[in-house]
Amino acid sequence: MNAQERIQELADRITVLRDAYYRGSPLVADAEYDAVEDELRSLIEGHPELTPDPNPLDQVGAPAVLHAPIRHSRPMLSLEKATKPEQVEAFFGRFPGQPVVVMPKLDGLSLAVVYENGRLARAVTRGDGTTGDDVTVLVRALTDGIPEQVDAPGRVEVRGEAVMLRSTFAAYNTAHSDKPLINPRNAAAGTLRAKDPATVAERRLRFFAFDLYTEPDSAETDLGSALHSLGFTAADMRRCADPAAAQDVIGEIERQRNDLDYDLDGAVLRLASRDAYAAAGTRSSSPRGALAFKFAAEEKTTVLSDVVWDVGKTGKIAPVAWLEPVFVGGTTVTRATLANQEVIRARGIKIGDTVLVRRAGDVIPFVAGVLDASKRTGAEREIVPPSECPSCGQPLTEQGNSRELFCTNVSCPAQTVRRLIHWASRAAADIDAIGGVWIERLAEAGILEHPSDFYGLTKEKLLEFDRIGEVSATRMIESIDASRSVGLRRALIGLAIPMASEGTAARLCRAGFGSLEDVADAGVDGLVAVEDIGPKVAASLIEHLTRLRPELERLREAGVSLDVREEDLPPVVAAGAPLAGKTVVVTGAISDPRSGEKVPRPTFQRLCEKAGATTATSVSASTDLLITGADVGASKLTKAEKHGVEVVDQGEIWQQLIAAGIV
Ligand SMILES: NC(=O)c1ccc[n+]([C@@H]2O[C@H](COP(=O)([O-])OP(=O)(O)OC[C@H]3O[C@@H](n4cnc5c(N)ncnc54)[C@H](O)[C@@H]3O)[C@@H](O)[C@H]2O)c1
Ligand SMILES: [Zn+2]
Repeated sequence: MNAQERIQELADRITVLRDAYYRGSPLVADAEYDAVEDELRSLIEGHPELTPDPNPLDQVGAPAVLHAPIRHSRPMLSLEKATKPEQVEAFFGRFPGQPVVVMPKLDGLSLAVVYENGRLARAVTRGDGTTGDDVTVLVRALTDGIPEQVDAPGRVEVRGEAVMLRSTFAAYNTAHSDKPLINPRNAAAGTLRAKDPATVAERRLRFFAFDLYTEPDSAETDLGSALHSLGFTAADMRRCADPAAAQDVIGEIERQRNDLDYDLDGAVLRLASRDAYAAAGTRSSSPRGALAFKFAAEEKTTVLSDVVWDVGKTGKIAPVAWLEPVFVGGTTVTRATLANQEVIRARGIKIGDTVLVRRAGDVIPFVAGVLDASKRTGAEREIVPPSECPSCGQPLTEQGNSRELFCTNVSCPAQTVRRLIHWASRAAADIDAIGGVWIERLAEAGILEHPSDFYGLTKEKLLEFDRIGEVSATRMIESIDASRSVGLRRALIGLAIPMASEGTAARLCRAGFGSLEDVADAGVDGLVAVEDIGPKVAASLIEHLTRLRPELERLREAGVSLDVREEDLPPVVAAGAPLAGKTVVVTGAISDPRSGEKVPRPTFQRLCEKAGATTATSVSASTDLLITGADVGASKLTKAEKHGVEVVDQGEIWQQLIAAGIV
């Protein structure tokens, strides 16, 4: 195929993909769509004479099916994209001396909100950039962050992104597991296409402003301050003097990406002054005064090649998707979770389908849904849940609304191995010298069945195995020995009792239980008396600890401590405690000023508690102090400012801790 044909093919493909996407049923993941645009862009660069007419790259959005079309006062454009630091440098180079702000690029849909003489007149979607859809009724009913009135004369147009918060998205999907939304962005767009707000009432959106036009011109030229004084929540904008500073902020936004309550797909650089931005003007489809730096994709499509049912440590049998390898969220993914049979049914997934895989941060990759079921060839296969345990062959039971499958056979081999691996894991006994593969082999050989069996292993026994040598046998035994001091909290985690979380174990220690046997003896009533432990968790604990009684005895006989450890007790508040009565939030990287060594955040929080503080994880009106370490994210600081929370550097707190003899 020659360049001209390829260009035409790509241009046609873009038109088709955009059309489907803006109708709410994308055919491919964004990253794949972007790749098509990139190929076309570089072909046209090499052969400007072959530029197609019309050129889809000069167009914005798609000529949407408009219900109530409204012409924009000025076009709503796309953004020029960048992925390399050189492009950021070039942007600064174009505007010498001009201050630039860097802000998150929110992944929702853009809206123009127009006020006339102080009153909200209408809200309009981007549409094809020239003409959008009037969505005022839906926006009024469903979107937070758009005031009904602003204190400004004449005509005020605020542009920004309407997003569905991740928390709203997750809550919606939990409540509607039969008809889940595929991702927050699609959900936001779909919400504003609804015919009647009442049908989508649980799908609340949130508006973040990033652009402003006023007639007559307002005196405030700084974009962030101007939006703020009108009563809008603006995207978090940070001023950067040079490309290096901008690159730092971009990096910081990317690192924070998974801690935020909204999806973002990049960072936007933009001239801070409204006048300078307006003076810079526009290209065919993007403003010159802004640049979008795109992050790696968190969603891609791939083929679901098989589904394997995996037996977990509590006997839960979960479907695992086997995927054709795909690079997403920074790594190559070959496996993803499909949760349970209800999720499979609700998302209508079959083996052989092209599926959308999502991997955000440390979250286990999951299959969000099928893209374009119309492309099926007929060779796809239904995903059939097993009727018996794939490991032990025993019949399964179904539990709960999502119809999770369980093998209840306590001597199921797969469960046994999973439980042993869990006992040896870092959060529990931390037997780090024996990996999962060896645990499986030792279990197969019949010498490991219960956690207590680890403590009967000897070097001689391990040396009988072909590939275990003197050095590794010694390390394994040492690692087992060290794990004898596991203690109440981590032993309870290691026993993998259904419904008992790591938090449950921590709470039991703080409530004054001295040993695992004490917990077992407390009865359901004794356990529900503990804060945040409900009757179901209590019943599960009692049931399983009663069953495990002989195992607890074996562990004790092997010299394993099941008693509470000092570090898990409620802290003893030192006399003259410097932080007495204060609620503190710790953020950023903490290090001991005396040694310069990094200190894990939980360890530092514990020190603060010993100094009399109560620790919390997020800043709110009830926070007294925000203690900052290195590399602090802007969002926590902004929040602290908003709530009038005092911000102190870790150095000051370390001094107080040292003075009070706490460290
Ligand atoms: N999957 C598909 O088939 C398909 C098809 C077409 C488009 N798409 C996706 O849709 C998007 C295309 O839209 P685009 O070309 O307008 O580019 P874009 O969405 O990447 O960039 C422009 C948009 O960024 C948004 N934005 C968010 N935060 C902003 C901020 N702080 N300042 C300014 N703008 C901000 C605005 O809504 C603006 O319209 C891409 O992500 C593309 O992958 C996907
Ligand atoms: Zn089984």
